[in-house]
Amino acid sequence: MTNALIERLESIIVDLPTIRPHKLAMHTMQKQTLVILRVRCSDGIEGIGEATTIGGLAYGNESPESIKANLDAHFAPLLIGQDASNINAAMQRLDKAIKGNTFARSAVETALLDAQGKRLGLAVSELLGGRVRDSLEVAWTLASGDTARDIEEAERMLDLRRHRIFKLKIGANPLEQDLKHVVAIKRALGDRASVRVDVNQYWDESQAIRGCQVLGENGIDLIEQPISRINRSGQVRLNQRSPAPIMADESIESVEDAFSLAADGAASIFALKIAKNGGPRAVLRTAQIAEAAGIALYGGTMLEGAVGTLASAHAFVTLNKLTWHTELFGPLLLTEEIVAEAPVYRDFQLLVPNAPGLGLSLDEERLKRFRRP
Ligand SMILES: O=C(O)C[C@H]1C=CC(=O)O1
Ligand SMILES: [Mn+2]
Repeated sequence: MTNALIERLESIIVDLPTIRPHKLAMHTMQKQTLVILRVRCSDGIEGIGEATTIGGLAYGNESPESIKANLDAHFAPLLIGQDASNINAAMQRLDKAIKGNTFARSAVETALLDAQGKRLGLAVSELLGGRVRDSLEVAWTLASGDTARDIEEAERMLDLRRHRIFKLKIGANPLEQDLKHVVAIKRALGDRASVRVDVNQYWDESQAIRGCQVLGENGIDLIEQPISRINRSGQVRLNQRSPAPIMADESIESVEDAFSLAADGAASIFALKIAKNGGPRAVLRTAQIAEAAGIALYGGTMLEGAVGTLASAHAFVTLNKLTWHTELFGPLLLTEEIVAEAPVYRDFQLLVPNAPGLGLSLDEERLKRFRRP
């Protein structure tokens, strides 16, 4: 058999409307911007990947525009002509020449896995060693910015049997106002839902001491990234002190970060994100570090569209335990899709396709309509 070679990479920026503004502490999303990567191979197979962040450079070190520029100028020349079937060799070649850039790296790893899956007739989850479940429970983020509206939205999600785990985005408002907002939502939903918060690093340690105490006493199940990723000793102290478990999100920008957080005892839960680790295989290395350290797992998102969401899902269905479930709802925040098969959500779960590769294909018409020229 002659090996399939990587022939061409095409990165495409796509702007998609959202169902409503999505308010995070650092940015209010009025739309979502995806970077879609197409990797053409000499056997005619195309792999698809996605690198998506939130709010330009408001969230992470890579923006859609920088991801595209770096894929085009630095990743593509290293990959063209390489064996498309040897994902280890291709990714190690990138490791040698490129530092960081985990979002762009994740798009490449995803596209190579998708292509290889299509080539071998196997789902990406099978290439990753085999799935142990076919679906994943999915949380929803309440982030309209208004307490009554958030409660209505949660009630609707419960009625539809779409979500029964809710993550509230806080941190931008004064502490007492945010605490009131969260406690009101938890009171309204009671035991019908798990309520969690994501502070996106917006508290200092003094605020976090009070915030974690009040939220823990009021039935909030999990507190995500309460303080800055830079304040490691503060994270360790909070992790020991908070009555509700602390989850690391922004603190993890690489597999190595995950190891050092685990070694320091800085969180009892890790948010797994393919974009922050460098792909579906890379995120499983972070999961293994967590498992070895007794740290619980949560399947996180950068609010990717269908491609990135299913790439994450294929990795997460291979895990032994996903104690805190997932937040793979990105496609549900978008009013438009660029894939032919929209991901299926049913009975609080995302169903993970078992078709070759990621299990989806691009809708060329829609891609044409929403891509930047
Ligand atoms: O977790 C984040 O910080 C980013 C993201 C994930 C869900 C959501 O609403 O925002
Ligand atoms: Mn987060």
